Order: sequence, then C-alpha cells, then structure tokens
Amino acid sequence: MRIYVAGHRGMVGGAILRRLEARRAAGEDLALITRTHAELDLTDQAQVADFMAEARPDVVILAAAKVGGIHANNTYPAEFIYENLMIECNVIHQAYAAGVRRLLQLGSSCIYPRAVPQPMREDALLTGVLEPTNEPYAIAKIAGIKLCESYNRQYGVDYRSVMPTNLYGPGDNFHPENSHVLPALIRRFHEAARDGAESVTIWGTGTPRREFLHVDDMAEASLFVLDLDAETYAANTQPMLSHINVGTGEDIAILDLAHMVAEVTGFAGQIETDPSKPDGTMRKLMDVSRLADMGWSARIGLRDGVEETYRWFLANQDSFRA
Ligand SMILES: NC(=O)C1=CN([C@@H]2O[C@H](COP(=O)(O)OP(=O)(O)OC[C@H]3O[C@@H](n4cnc5c(N)ncnc54)[C@H](OP(=O)(O)O)[C@@H]3O)[C@@H](O)[C@H]2O)C=CC1
Ligand SMILES: C[C@H]1O[C@H](OP(=O)(O)OP(=O)(O)OC[C@H]2O[C@@H](n3cnc4c(=O)[nH]c(N)nc43)[C@H](O)[C@@H]2O)[C@@H](O)[C@@H](O)C1=O
Repeated sequence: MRIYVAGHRGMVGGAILRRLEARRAAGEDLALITRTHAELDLTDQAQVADFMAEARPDVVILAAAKVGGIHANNTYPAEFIYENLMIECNVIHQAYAAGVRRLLQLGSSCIYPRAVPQPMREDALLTGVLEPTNEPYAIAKIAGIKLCESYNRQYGVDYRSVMPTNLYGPGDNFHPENSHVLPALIRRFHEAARDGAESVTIWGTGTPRREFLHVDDMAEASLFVLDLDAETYAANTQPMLSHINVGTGEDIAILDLAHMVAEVTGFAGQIETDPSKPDGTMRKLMDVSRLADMGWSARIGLRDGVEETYRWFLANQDSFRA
C-alpha cells in the first residue's frame, strides 16, 4: 500500500505520519510518500500532475493547506481562498487522473453557518450565512467536500472528508498573531510568567466558546475514517453529504481556556480582554454522533492535552516556525 501524506511537516500531517510509521514498524506493508513544500508546491498544477503520475500512490491523505487563526484569516483572505482552492483542485483532480481510488481530505468546522443550531450536525452544511472572518477559507473547504462528492458520483472513486474542530498539540504554530488561540495563549502566558508581567490580554470578549481536539486524537480519527470499508462509509454518509465531523463534543469559553492556560504555565496575574479584536463565531460545537456511532471517540482530555502541549512548547521553543 503506497500512501502519500500531503502536508507531513504540519501539525496534523506530522501526527498522521507518525501513526503510519508506527503501523509500518509493527509489520504493515506500507510505503509512505512525502514531499516538503519546497520540493512540491501543491498550488502548481503541473508539478502536482508530474508528481502523482510518477509517485502513483494507492491512497492520498490531504493534510496540506493554508492554515491560521482568526487574525490570519481576516488579514490574508485572498491567500486563504486562492491557495486552498488550488491545493484541493490540484491534489484531488490529479489523484483521480493518476488512478488513486481512495483519498481523505481535511476540512474544518468553519464550513458551517455562523448562527447554526448547536451542536452542529453534518447536514447543517449550506443552510445559512458563514462567519465573515473566515468565509474565504470556509468556501474553499466546502469546495473540497464538493470536489470529493462530485468525483465520487461521476467517476466512482472513494474520496472522503473529515471536518475537524479546532485542533492543538505538538507541532502547532505558536506565532503571536497568525496562530490559533490555544498556541497563542500558551506562548503569551508563558512569556508573561517568565517576565513577571502583571496582566495578560486576550483577544475579543472572552465569551465565544470553542471545542478543542488534540492532534493525536485527530490523527487517529483520520485513519479510522480512512480505514472504514466502502460499504460502511457509504452507509453512514450520503452521496451529497459525505463529510464526517471530528471533535470531542465538549466546548469551553475562551476566558475559561485562558484561566486554564494561566494555571498550566504558572501565570498568577490579571487576565484582561480586548473587545476591539474580533470574537468570530460565538459558538462552534460539533455534533460527533455520526463518528461515535461508527465506533470512534476522542480520548485526550483538554487539561491533559494542554499540559502536554506546554511541555512540548518548552522543549521546542528554538525550532518554531516563523
Ligand atoms: N489547526 C487547526 O486548528 C485546524 C486545522 N484544520 C485542517 O487540518 C489540516 C492540517 O492543518 P494543520 O496541520 O493545523 O496546518 P499546518 O499549517 O500545521 O500544516 C499545513 C501543512 O501544509 C503545507 N502546505 C501549505 N501550503 C502548501 C503548498 N502550497 N504546497 C505544499 N505544502 C503546503 C505546509 O507547509 P509549509 O509550512 O512549508 O507552508 C504545512 O506543512 C488543514 O486542512 C487544516 O485546514 C481544520 C480545523 C482546525
Ligand atoms: C480552526 C478555525 O480557526 C479560525 O477560527 P476561530 O475558531 O475563530 O480561531 P482562533 O483560534 O483564532 O480564535 C478563537 C477565539 O479565541 C479568541 N482569542 C483570544 N485570544 C486570542 C489570541 O491570542 N489568538 C487567537 N488566534 N485567538 C484569540 C478569538 O478572538 C476567537 O474568539 C478560523 O479562522 C479557521 O481557520 C478555523 O477553521
């Protein structure tokens, strides 16, 4: 079995690759194919076509994307829609052209309308208006689902989509502005504790709620969905509603998350909010019953996951991405 993991140097792709390497070490007959961004620009159609034709994977896992938090999405909307659409079109179409039968692509919980009933079911897709801070990214992610569904319908391939909630863990991006909230807070509270600061300011009102899934759980869920036989996957999805939510089923207010990160990092000062910064969607909680009914649930609790991620942060501060 030849498996191409696109985005293997990213947080999720890295976690998926580690699991696949462990399976190979345990005796599974797996050839794992990877290319760095420098070796293969997935926005380049000709490069992707040449690569797929030469590498001939049996299975493709698409974990490469332009990714960032609320500020990055709101500041670089053109990059988020253009790069993600190009990556999806190139990888999905060229996989099909090279004869790939099974593919798994990662979307995001931001595909759902901003005012949708909570928890968000898979069939809430395309029922309302999207959150403006990440609409371009969400449109690209919806296009990814529809690409897979369309190729499945017309060409009879088996291309699947998982929709993760907000993710965190080892290998995350700790950039002070462009990252997601959890790594941003770990870094900010760590630096405040280290410097003896009196207060830390978090963005927005602190009242939005988010659901956080550890990346190792996400990697396990991805391979669980990929490994389902075609009949089981089809029985749990529909031709034009083929994505599966992945989350914990529990959420937390951002201010409560900040208090948790303060405790973990040893910061004892004040926590202030900055309502001039956007809150984004007020609540994003996944309905994870579809995946639970198939037999998978998250295992890593948030407090344990934050402690482990902080230990990883302390051990890897010198190697962070710019
Ligand atoms: N992190 C999160 O909270 C969430 C993530 N997701 C989804 O999960 C998937 C993985 O995200 P995550 O691991 O967090 O993101 P990362 O940014 O950690 O990893 C993405 C990877 O994609 C690579 N990449 C980006 N553009 C290109 C390109 N043009 N050509 C080749 N490689 C490219 C990046 O390489 P380089 O760094 O060199 O550019 C990086 O290695 C994405 O689809 C994302 O949308 C969904 C929900 C939440
Ligand atoms: C995964 C998901 O990620 C993005 O959406 P988001 O859920 O809004 O992501 P976020 O992690 O950046 O913010 C969550 C909340 O937290 C608050 N917040 C406080 N203080 C900081 C802070 O310091 N940094 C950040 N980033 N947010 C902060 C922030 O104001 C917001 O209320 C999408 O664009 C899209 O990419 C997507 O799919």
